[in-house]
Amino acid sequence: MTTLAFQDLYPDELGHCYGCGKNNDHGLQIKSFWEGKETVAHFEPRPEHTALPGYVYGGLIASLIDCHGTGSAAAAAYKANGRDMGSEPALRFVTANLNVDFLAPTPMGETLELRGKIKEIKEKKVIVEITVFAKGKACAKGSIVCVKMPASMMPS
Ligand SMILES: CCCCCCCCCCCCCCCC(=O)SCCNC(=O)CCNC(=O)[C@H](O)C(C)(C)COP(=O)(O)OP(=O)(O)OC[C@H]1O[C@@H](n2cnc3c(N)ncnc32)[C@H](O)[C@@H]1OP(=O)(O)O
Repeated sequence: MTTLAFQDLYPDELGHCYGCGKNNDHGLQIKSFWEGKETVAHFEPRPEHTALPGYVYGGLIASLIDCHGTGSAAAAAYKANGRDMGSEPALRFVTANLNVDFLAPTPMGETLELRGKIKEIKEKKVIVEITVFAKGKACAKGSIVCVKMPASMMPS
């Protein structure tokens, strides 16, 4: 049985996000999964994601943290409610706040691993902490405050 990524369960009309939209051919299409109590995603930066030669652009790292974070928040909210992800009514989260510490230069040519921990979960707000590893070394740490998506943001 294949396990679907959190983002594969987003409805088509919410699949256009640059970081995680399954329908965005030019996007990053990040895929997140549960691994025990943590969430995990992997991403291999492409040449256009370069900062200085040999090193990954920090904005890309922030984008990965952003979308792994909002996906983790939605998955955690479903889990806390004892529901299958994707079931109705939908639990959707957007980014309210994102903080990233760049701990060490992130080398190109490596698959990055993002590991998320759910730090706080409330009905309307989820806080996720994410560490980004390259070759087993922590290169960045992010904290993301995710808040339920306002109805006004839902595409009509
Ligand atoms: C399978 C099915 C799943 C479906 C899954 C669909 C996925 C669906 C998304 C797909 C796409 C992905 C998305 C990618 C991530 C973006 O890129 S999202 C785009 C960037 N984000 C935005 O555009 C959001 C713009 N901002 C807003 O709309 C509103 O300010 C917000 C964030 C919704 C907050 O609304 P608000 O009315 O101010 O919230 P409010 O009720 O006052 O606060 C709620 C809680 O959040 C806290 N809070 C609010 N703002 C902040 C802040 N800036 N800093 C810290 N804390 C804050 C409040 O303190 C409060 O905390 P508590 O008191 O409860 O502890």
